[in-house]
Amino acid sequence: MDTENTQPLYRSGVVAIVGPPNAGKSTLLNRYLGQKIAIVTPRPQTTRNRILGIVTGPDYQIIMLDTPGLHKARELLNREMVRIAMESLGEADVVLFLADASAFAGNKKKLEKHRQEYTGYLDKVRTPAVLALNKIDLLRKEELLPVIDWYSSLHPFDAVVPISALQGVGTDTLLEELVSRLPEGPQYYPDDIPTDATERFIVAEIIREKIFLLTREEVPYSTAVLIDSFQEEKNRVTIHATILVERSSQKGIIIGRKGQMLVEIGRSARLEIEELLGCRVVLKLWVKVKKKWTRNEQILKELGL
Ligand SMILES: Nc1nc2c(ncn2[C@@H]2O[C@H](COP(=O)(O)OP(=O)(O)OP(=O)(O)O)[C@@H](O)[C@H]2O)c(=O)[nH]1
Repeated sequence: MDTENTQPLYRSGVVAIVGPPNAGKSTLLNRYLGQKIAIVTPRPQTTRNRILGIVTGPDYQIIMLDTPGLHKARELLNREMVRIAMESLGEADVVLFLADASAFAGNKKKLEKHRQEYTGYLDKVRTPAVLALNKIDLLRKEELLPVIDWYSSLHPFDAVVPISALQGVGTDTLLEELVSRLPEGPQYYPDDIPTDATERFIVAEIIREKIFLLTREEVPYSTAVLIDSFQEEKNRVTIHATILVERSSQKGIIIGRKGQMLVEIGRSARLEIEELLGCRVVLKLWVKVKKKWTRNEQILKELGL
């Protein structure tokens, strides 16, 4: 008997998630991974590096790239973020363009302002592209249709799927649409590896997320976290990390009155790191002023940018 035809087709490849800042790219990736790998905050441009998540199913493996939001970039750091996002386009088998359907719904004028910006990079896409319109939990049905129409006019998308990454609505359909456009290929990674990011990287990201959540305005954007040491002992991991800021006033904010802010950043980060690593964690944080680090190539390199 010919067994070859009875074997289900195994599909695998790279899906690059691109789109404007704050669309919910990291939330979607975490949902598919079933755990938090990419940090999520209510503020735009939190994701700086490219984060790779591996979603494995019975007959597919998607290597998902969560990229920094595409935006107009001025500083070297921001230019690097956009470059990373654009590079991902070139490596992708399928591009997933994710947009926030609730942003500017009912305001076509505001949407139009972004047309050139979006078509600028969508025109470079040579692979199948799927459009996902996120945050539909914030919209009424009648508000959604004009948004679908507007985004569909930007590019000949192969599929359009409204979703709520937060609530898990439409995300299974989206996954099916993505998988069906992947080429036939092998399983690249074992079943139980959700990411190629190191524990050190995720730990630094968790600390950065807490800074984003606890401080205001430009402070988190001027912050980077460097892991100085990561020492595993019997039932405990001791981590020393430095928080870089650009100005001494920012250092004051991160430390806070009587050190309260730094204690809170450390406490909330430690709890989450303990969950990630599954053991007790001692977290020691330092704050250091490094003027203009966002323009310093060496530091950006150290941060993997
Ligand atoms: N209501 C609602 N909020 C969502 C949904 N998906 C994401 N969010 C929220 O939107 C905000 C941004 O989500 P992220 O996942 O950090 O967005 P991102 O696209 O990775 O952001 P960047 O770091 O700027 O690239 C967070 O506050 C999320 O909780 C959704 O489906 N519904």
